[in-house]
Amino acid sequence: MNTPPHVFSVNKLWKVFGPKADRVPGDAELSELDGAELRRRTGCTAAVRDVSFDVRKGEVFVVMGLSGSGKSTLVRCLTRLIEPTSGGITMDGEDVLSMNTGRLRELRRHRAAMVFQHFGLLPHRSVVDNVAYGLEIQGMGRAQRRSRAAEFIGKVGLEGLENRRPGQLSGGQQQRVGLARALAVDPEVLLFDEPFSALDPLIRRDMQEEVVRLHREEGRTMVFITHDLNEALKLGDRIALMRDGRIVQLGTPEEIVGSPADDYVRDFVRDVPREQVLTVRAAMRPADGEESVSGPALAPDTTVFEAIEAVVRTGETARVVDGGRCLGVVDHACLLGVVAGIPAVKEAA
Ligand SMILES: Nc1ncnc2c1ncn2[C@@H]1O[C@H](COP(=O)(O)OP(=O)(O)OP(=O)(O)O)[C@@H](O)[C@H]1O
Repeated sequence: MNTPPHVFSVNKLWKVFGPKADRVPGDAELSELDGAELRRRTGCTAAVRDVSFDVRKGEVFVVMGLSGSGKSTLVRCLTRLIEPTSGGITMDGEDVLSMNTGRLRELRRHRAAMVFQHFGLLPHRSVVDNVAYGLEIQGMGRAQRRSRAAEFIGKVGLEGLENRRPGQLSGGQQQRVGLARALAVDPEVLLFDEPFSALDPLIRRDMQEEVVRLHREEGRTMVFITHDLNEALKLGDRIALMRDGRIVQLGTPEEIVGSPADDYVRDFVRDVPREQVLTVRAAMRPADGEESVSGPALAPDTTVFEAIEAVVRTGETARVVDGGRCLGVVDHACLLGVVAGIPAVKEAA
């Protein structure tokens, strides 16, 4: 399978706050200091340290980490809401750091729209005018932008509330307005900065499902910041896990939970129900003789949780089948091994 093209490419990016920040990235000694020592020696904070990654077209790319790990700074650097200290950023191959003010404005208005935690709605405007706001600043006429806004209000499930003011809406509804406003400008990428962290758990779950649905329907590229591991695992095609300004691991939810890069990541994912994240591809063992021709067939991306059901129901070893080929099998022992955190035998095809 070909890797889809990159929307953003980030190369050795640094953002240092503080006096004479520029000298930190290039200085072999200063750039190696930990946060506290760097602050003591220079008064500077390195919010993003030597970070490189690509965001692929059509994926949900999650930036996850604890408070202060550098998530917001990193994502704000993508559209230069924060100016990076050093490194490179391209969007669709175009150098973001050399864009002039006009080009940058266009980038933020048309190509990469941001959805903020605190919604950023205009309190004196109705829902429809809030949703149309991005189109207004693009210069679209009133009738056209209102009809387009109505379309997106429908898309996020707010029909009937068009004429309310934001103050007359619940937090979840306000967040939907923010989402509709970002979608209405039809950006290539949506950037979400912890958009749901102020919402109560049930509404939060609704909104997460909304994002999954919109992503499934539209295939739009999304960059999503969160400090919530479950949210990251639910939404992310790939997750960049940040710690002290660095990316400590970048991978699929399955890679992060199944093969943590270090003790920090292992500790981070310790309480994740592994059977709901890991797939039979990670659990299978090589088929033994007749096993490859009988028993229930499962696709390689079936979760272990689902496979347990199939194996218990039929009482048979299940086959992992892709395009008619048996890649391996999973039995009680393999599946329980995942739940218990014991690695599978790796020789399966
Ligand atoms: N304008 C600033 N001046 C100085 N330091 C800053 C500035 N903005 C952020 N920082 C520092 O940079 C580091 C990373 O901050 P950032 O807001 O990017 O983290 P975060 O992971 O998004 O945190 P949170 O989840 O709490 O929003 C923190 O140590 C923070 O104190």
